[in-house]
This record gives sequence, C-alpha cells and structure tokens, in this order.
Amino acid sequence: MREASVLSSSQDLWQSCVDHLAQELPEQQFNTWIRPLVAEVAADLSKVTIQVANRFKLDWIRAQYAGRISALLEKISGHGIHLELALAQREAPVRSSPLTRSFEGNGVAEPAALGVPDDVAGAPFKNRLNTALTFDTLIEGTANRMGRAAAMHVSSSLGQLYNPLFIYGGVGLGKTHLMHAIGNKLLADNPASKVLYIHAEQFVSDVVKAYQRKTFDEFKERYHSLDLLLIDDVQFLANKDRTQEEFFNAFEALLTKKSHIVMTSDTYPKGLTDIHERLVSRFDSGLTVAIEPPELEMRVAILIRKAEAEGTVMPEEVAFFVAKNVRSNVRELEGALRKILAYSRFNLKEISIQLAREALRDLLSIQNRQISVENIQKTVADYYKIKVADMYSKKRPASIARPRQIAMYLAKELTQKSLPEIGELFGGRDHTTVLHAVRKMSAERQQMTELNQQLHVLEQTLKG
Ligand SMILES: Nc1ncnc2c1ncn2[C@@H]1O[C@H](COP(=O)(O)OP(=O)(O)OP(=O)(O)O)[C@@H](O)[C@H]1O
Repeated sequence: MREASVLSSSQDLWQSCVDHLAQELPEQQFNTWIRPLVAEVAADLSKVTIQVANRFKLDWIRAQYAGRISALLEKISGHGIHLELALAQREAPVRSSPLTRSFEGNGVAEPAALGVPDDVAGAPFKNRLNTALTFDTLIEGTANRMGRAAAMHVSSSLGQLYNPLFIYGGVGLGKTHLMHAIGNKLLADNPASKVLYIHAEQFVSDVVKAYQRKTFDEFKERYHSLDLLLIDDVQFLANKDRTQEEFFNAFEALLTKKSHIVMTSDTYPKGLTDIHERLVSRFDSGLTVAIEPPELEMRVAILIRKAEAEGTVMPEEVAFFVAKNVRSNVRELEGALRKILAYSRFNLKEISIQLAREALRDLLSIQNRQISVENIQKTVADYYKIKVADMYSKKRPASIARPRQIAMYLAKELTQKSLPEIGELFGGRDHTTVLHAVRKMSAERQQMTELNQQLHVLEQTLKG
C-alpha cells in the first residue's frame, strides 16, 4: 500500500484506488462499473468527486462501491476524504466498455425528449475523433483483415469505392477503433477535411434538439457538409422514426456529393430490427464487412504490443497463457493486461505465468463457473435490492414479481434447464408461469431500452 507522502499528485490517489479495485473485483465488474469512472481530486486531497454517466449507474455505484472506494481512498491517503458522486455532463460517446454507452435512464427518446444536453448546435465544429485510435495501433489479424483493408482504402480514396462502408461484429472487437483510424488517417493526409465521428445515440439527440429548437437548417448544414461521417452502432436508431428520416436525408445528401459514410453495428444490415427497409437497403449498398473475434495469434500479438505501449515486456509464454484463457474480445484482453500490470506493480514481481494466474484468478474461476439458477436469483435479487427468498415466495407486488420474472427469463436464457425445472426452482411454480415470464420479458426488452440495458448488465455480470 502506498503512503500519502508517496503520492505525487492528486490523480495518483485516484489511480492507486483504481489499481486496487482492479485487483479486488472480478474483471467484468471492474470494467463495467469502475473503469469508466472519471474522478476529480481536490489539490489538498480532501475531496474526491466521481462523475457518473447516468442516474442508474450513480445509484448502483453508490450502493455497491462507494463504501469501498471511500475506505480505499482514506487508506491510501492516510486521512479522511469526502467522497461525492455527481452526474456527469453527457459527453461524446467515445466508449471504453460496452456497458458505458451513454444510455440516459430510458434512453434518449425522440422529439418529446426533455433535457437534451447542449453540445452540438451552435458549438464550434468538433470532429470527436480520438487521436489515439489509429491504423498504427490497430493490430491486424485474420479476424479484421478485410475490415482493415477496406477502411484503409476508404481513408485514402474518399467517396469512391465501398460507400457506404458497413462494419459489423460483436462487442469489443475494434469496430470503433477502425472508424477513428479512418478519420485520423484522412485528417493526417488532408487536414482540411470535414470529419465527424458520432455515436448513433448522439445523432438521435441532435435530431431531438434540432426539432425542439427548430434549428433543422443548422443541423442539415452541419451534417450535410461533411466529407466523412463515421456513425457508430447504428442499431441504436431502431424505432426512432424521425431520426431515421433525418439520417436518410443526410445519407442521400452525402452520397450525392460523394462524401463517405462509414457505419458500425452489432449485426449485418438485414439483421437490424425496427429500421426502415429503405435505410437498411442503403446500408447494404456499398461494402459490408464483418469483424470476427481475434484468433489466438492475434490475441497474443495484441497483448505483447499493448504491454509494450505501457512500457512493459510481456514474455511470449505469458501472452499465450493469457490469450488462451481470455478469448472473447479485445476489450477483455485489455482488461486482463491491465490487471496483470497492476498486480505486478503492486507486488513488485516480474510478469510470469504464475503471476498472470494469480492476477486473473477471478476471471479464470468465473470462466470455469457454470451459470446456475441460484446464482441468477442471487444476482437479480441483489441488483433490484430484494431478498433472495422473494424469488421463491408467493408475493405479488410488482417490485418483487418483476425481478422474479426477469430472473426466470435469464434462467431460461442462460441455463439448460427446462421450464418445469425452472418453475420448481422458483418455489414450485407451474411451467406456464415461467413461459409467461419468458415471453413477457423477451417482448418487453425489444420495446424498452431501460429494461434491455438492465438485462444486458445482468447477463454480462453473470457470464463474467
Ligand atoms: N485489432 C486491435 N488492435 C489493437 N487494439 C484493438 C484491436 N481491436 C480492438 N482494440 C481495442 O479494444 C478496445 C475495444 O475496441 P472498440 O471499442 O473499437 O470495439 P467495438 O467493436 O467498437 O465494440 P463495441 O461494439 O462494444 O463498441 C479498444 O480499446 C480498442 O482500441
């Protein structure tokens, strides 16, 4: 543990606290809840203000982590610290984790939405590119070869082939990185180009704002004048009719003047739901490429290169060990690497397989863990702050019945259990009750952004 006197700056205090949490918490929890936090530390270290993206996260962090964070900060600094949690101003969604997308409670509703933050109309033009995400830092492998080649091509011959470029794939595979790389390369070659990176949700909010303020002319001027529009996660345009119409208009205007459009999504165009057919067919009219999960060699290369970027050498055998055990996506790999580096730094130990095994023990044990109905019941009960016993009880108030239905739905989705078996585990309920819950939740999650987000968090937590 570091002493107060060793802390060279206020940011050191927060970093130390985060490093500790990285070691203490399961990977998924750390990535979901702690990693995205931004903290301001008073120069005299007497107060730490943590900015949290939305109310839902704020409540969760207050309930689950604030106590531990406070205790750690006090232990590290050696004195009392006032910890404050505050709602952050909504930022451009350059995201660091799949769960840090800028959902605001129920999501940004279309034109009736209130309180849309003020960060586009009237403001000086910002391209929102993250300059760290370039082709140089994007490691190539079979999984992303085609996407990378297409992206390179687009950045060097804008408006010609592959327009629009539609990139799809699972979470944390480098789609966003690829988009920023295109923008950064274009700007490096042609600094006068007008580029905009935007998350689809922010586009929705821009439409809402233009609608509320009757500033569609400015909106059109802003979007239709671009040379390159990079729009991330277009699946978020689902069910937003007005936004889709405006997107369609921008799309047509940009293609007509041979500007380029690059989009990402979690699915291929025809797999998108609740997006107008005419848009979907436009999405598919250029080049559509998939990004696959990285293969073993690529995972090894990513670990070695990222360790290098942190000024550390990761022996190849350690990289293999980690790459074999962390298979899902690059974001998870980055998380594993961060844990290993923090562990090595704190324990003053060289990076070895043994050290990696220790640093990743939670992650490795979670991987070996089967998801059980009991675990689902406990996790859901904790999440909605009800008693685990209520999962089996006959109580009917919505505050209890609903989490119970959610747990039943997750039990069906994440385990091999049959409906009667699940019913049995929920206090001997009939299989039709379980079926009803499963159908209800699958239908509602399509309609309700907030529920979908909560289910996503629960699924990620349970899957580790
Ligand atoms: N091939 C790669 N080489 C180096 N870093 C990578 C590569 N692929 C992804 N990354 C890094 O992994 C992290 C996750 O990537 P990114 O945010 O681009 O994923 P994504 O596919 O957009 O995921 P999501 O759908 O969750 O937004 C980023 O930090 C990114 O820089």
